[in-house]
Amino acid sequence: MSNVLIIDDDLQMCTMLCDLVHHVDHEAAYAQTLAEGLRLALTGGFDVIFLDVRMPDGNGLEVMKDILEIDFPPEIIVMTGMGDSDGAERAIRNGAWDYIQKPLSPKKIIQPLNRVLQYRDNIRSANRPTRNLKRAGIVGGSYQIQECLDTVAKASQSLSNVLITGETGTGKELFARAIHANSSRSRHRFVVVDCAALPETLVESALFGHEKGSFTGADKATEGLVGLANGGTLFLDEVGEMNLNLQKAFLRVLQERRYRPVGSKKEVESDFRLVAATNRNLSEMVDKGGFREDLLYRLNAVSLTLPPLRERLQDLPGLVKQLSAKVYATLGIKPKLVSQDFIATLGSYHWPGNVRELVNILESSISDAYYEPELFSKHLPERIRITMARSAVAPVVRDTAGVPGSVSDAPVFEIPAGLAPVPGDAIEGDGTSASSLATFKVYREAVLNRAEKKYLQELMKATRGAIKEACAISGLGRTRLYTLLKKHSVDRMGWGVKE
Ligand SMILES: Nc1ncnc2c1ncn2[C@@H]1O[C@H](COP(=O)(O)OP(=O)(O)OP(=O)(O)O)[C@@H](O)[C@H]1O
Repeated sequence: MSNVLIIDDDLQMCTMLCDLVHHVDHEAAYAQTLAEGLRLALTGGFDVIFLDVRMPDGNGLEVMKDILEIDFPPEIIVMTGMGDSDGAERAIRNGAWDYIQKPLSPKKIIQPLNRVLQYRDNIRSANRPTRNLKRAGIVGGSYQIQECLDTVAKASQSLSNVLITGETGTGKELFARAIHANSSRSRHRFVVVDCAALPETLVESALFGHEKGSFTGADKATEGLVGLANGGTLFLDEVGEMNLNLQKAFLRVLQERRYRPVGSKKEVESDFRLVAATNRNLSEMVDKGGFREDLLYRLNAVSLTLPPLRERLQDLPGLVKQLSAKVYATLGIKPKLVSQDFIATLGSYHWPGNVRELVNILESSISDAYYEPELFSKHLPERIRITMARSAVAPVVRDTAGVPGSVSDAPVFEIPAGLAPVPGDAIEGDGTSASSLATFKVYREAVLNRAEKKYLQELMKATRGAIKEACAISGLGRTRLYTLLKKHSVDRMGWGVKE
């Protein structure tokens, strides 16, 4: 899906073009002044701009230079008046992709639009670092996961240390394995060090190995995890749990790639690539003296932040499909159908345990439906069904910090009860006279409009106008969000904070 911006002072023209663009499954936004059009264009994210030359606040061609200066700029299709051959020539000279003459017809718009989008797709796929990436079991087509995969692709090509952060169960180990699998070290070992589980007394020996007889019970020499990772990747899981002594020892190993096994006189070398992961905020730990700043600096050459599942619910159906296939294979049973209400219920949950929790829930639901052909929400664990039942009667609000944790944080999958039309609404009627009822279509549209507006107001309030955060929370594309804000006259800047 691509994003199209229309800059034209004629409202009818704008809505006609928006409809056409939506009709061919792309997103569209419009601006009726040059100033507003330029502002939107400079926020980035547009693939194509239809630009009218004659605007109330200036000549469209004058803003082209500014637009074409942004990173990976959109292509501009200039709309000129009938017979304005000078304007057409200037448009091309100024770097326009094409020009079209008014009056416009759907064909005049769709043809160049398709061509320009095809051209941009070609450029994108030629540059996309992920085009040959092994996903190593990572499921998800959301833009958040795509961005993470881009980082995996770049990190795999380099030798830099990588720090992966994210809530528990977001797939930190899975992504670390993907970096290894796509790197030139993939034929060597991927060695996991769980820093939270290292036995305190034997930490050094576990990591660096020991010589025979170096302590009671050391009846033979061992290599240690750092040595085992030679040529491969060392994955330091839960790195925030390392105590300060170990942090100091590790910093030295990282700097020199050399260490001394316990009881040995000689230092040995290990050529490993380091990937570390944590669900803790290491910068905060540095401030409080719990983590070494110099170590954090070393670990964090490339950083990869994994999104929580609640922020990419569009990945749920794919995750359910792939993760349950594994469960069917393990149990040796036939795959089951998945009902809409099963997915909708999962979508209304806030997922504190992320994908790991989803795996557990699927295992439990599939066992519960063992002899039945289809998964319904009644097969879900009770706590999930209770959350769903509560959210059906409580209005959906997010607290201003956007912190999840209660029923009221559930993402909107259905129109919550609090947003339904109130008694006395013209469209609702008094419930006694059939003739006072609106048509279903009118009723539905009114309810949806109100729900959309309420949602956008809450969203802008919770994010204090930060569009990037609002997109992440709502799952809406930037253009779609702008279009909706405009449609419902919800003022993002009313909250006074810019991106
Ligand atoms: N995007 C994904 N696609 C498929 N499976 C996933 C994805 N993310 C996580 N998983 C699965 O979820 C489970 C937890 O993943 P993983 O152990 O990598 O998470 P983690 O972030 O390292 O968790 P923790 O912080 O608790 O150690 C695993 O079974 C993993 O395969």
